[in-house]
Amino acid sequence: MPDTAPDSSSLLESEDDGELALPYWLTSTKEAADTTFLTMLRRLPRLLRDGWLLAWHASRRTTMAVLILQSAAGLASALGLISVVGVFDGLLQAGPTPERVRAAVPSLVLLILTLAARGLLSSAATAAHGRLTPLVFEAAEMRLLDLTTGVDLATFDDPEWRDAMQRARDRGIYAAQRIVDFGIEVLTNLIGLIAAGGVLAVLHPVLLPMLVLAAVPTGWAAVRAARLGYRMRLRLIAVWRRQNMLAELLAAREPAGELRAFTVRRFLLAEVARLLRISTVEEIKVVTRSVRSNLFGQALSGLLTGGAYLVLLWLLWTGRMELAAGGAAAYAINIGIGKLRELAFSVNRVYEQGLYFSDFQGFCDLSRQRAEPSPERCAPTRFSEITLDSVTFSYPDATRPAVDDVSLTLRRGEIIALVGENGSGKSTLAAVLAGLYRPQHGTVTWDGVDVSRLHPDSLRDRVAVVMQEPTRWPLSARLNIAIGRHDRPATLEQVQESARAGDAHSFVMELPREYETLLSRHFTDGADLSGGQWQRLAVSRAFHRDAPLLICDEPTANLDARAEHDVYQRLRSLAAGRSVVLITHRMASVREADRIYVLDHGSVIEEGDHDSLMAAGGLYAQLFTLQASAYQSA
Ligand SMILES: Nc1ncnc2c1ncn2[C@@H]1O[C@H](COP(=O)(O)OP(=O)(O)OP(=O)(O)O)[C@@H](O)[C@H]1O
Repeated sequence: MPDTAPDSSSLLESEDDGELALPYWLTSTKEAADTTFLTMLRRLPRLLRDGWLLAWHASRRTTMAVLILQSAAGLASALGLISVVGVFDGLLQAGPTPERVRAAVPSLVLLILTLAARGLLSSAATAAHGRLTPLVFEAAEMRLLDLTTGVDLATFDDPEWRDAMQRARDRGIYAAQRIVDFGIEVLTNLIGLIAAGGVLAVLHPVLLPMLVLAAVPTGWAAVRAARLGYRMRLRLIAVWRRQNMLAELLAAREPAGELRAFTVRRFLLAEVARLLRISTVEEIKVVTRSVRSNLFGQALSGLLTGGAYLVLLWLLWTGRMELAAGGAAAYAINIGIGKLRELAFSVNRVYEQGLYFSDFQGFCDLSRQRAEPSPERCAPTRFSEITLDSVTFSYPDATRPAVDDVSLTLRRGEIIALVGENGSGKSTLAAVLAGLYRPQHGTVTWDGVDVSRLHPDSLRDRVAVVMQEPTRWPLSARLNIAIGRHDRPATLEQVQESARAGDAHSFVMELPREYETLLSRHFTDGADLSGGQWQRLAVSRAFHRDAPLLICDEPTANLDARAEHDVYQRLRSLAAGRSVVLITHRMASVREADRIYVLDHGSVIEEGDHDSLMAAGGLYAQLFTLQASAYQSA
């Protein structure tokens, strides 16, 4: 049957209402987009300062070089302008022509020298600027990644923070880099403008306000265009995210099979096309409005520039200004208007990038607030007992706790099992035990010490986790295991030993380059593994970590029966002297656990060993009997 192309509206468009409306958490950003021209001017010094601080942090030497060279180049142009005035002055004074030319020569020589100096300084400044730009990008990217990985795990479940991260990543880093670039432009144009303005003010004070007036409409139009663009991006961010996610899924290897099996290709293509259309229509609308305001601004600026020249003519006509000064003033007006316009554009660019840069800064501030506390004290190398006392943990925005008032104890060398139906809170409880989530109520103690008083890294150093969906690192098979203890160099023999423990050795040896095979199809020579093989690799990684607490969150979900049996045999031998927390839906695997905790809606509803729980005839006995009878009847 061919792919059918049903109207995607049937399933997906129900979410459309208000697709372009701003979500509530974007209101602060909306405020930024609503700022007026004056507010923008007020914000400018802070934006420039923060941009320069980032550059300073990236490289002091290069920042200093850019600042000094740009200022010197700007001063050279200012000197050039003043020397042009001198040339006019000389040429237009009364007297015979040779006299006048002679009078103009010193200023002409100065003009040539300043032009040469400006050329040299500008080239040097461009070179320094070229060095600074990638350095700022590097510093901004590293700052973002450092803060992103430094927040506590629960923050990743907070949609507000995730969206802030997306905005910071999407344009914030780029904006951080650009704000420095445009800051340099502002500096250069400002120096040029001060020179032109200074000359004009000396020639006749009335010319200066005329000059400023002429540039205002262009500046206004540029700011308006920036605001329109920013607000559009703000409105479209949710649409873009959905479109990107779908586009990535359509182009990725993993869902390619399911995409075809369910013949959803055309259905999803229609949804991507619908989202693209929304953003295209919006973008065209905004471009039209921006062009209209630009046209208006340019026309008005043109009129006001004409007005400035008329004032100049009037000054000459009424004898309020000498002819020589008039020539110089006309030249200075021309230069000044150009500089003012460029300044308006560069200020506007700073403002425009400033809007995105504030996303970057906002995310950095937010992440600093959410950074994990890091007390000095280290966790004990080998603990005797971990205790959870009335622990409650809720995910951000969740209406009910995922772990609700749970108390349990885990001693060294014990295997405890967490069982329960989907969503009962097993993985969350295991993550609390591993110190990955900090409970809102109750305490987790290691040998009587509250974990909130221990350095989180030292705690995690004592824990090895096999996640439900282990990370498929795009590294070699060897590194995929050795990364479990990346801080301790491991020989190939040691890695192989861990691989044998996790039952991964035999299939790794069958890979094209054995342990050196890159495990990612995205690279040439890369290989991919099956779900079960990845899981065995994850078990090997956990064995390699060699930690006193091993948490296995459904380590055998993708394993075949023989591999599962082998892994549990090894787990038991490994448990000697270590503690194991086992989460599984395969009831047969938990029979031999020292204690079994049965969870329901985040609470422990039963606890004990297999025999006592079976005798109690509760949920555990029901689940166990159900599975056992399924096997018997199979
Ligand atoms: N990252 C998250 N953000 C918000 N809620 C979450 C998150 N992870 C889990 N939950 C919710 O917390 C509850 C407990 O989930 P948890 O994954 O701990 O259950 P589980 O018993 O391990 O489930 P399963 O057997 O399906 O793996 C569920 O209601 C789930 O929807």
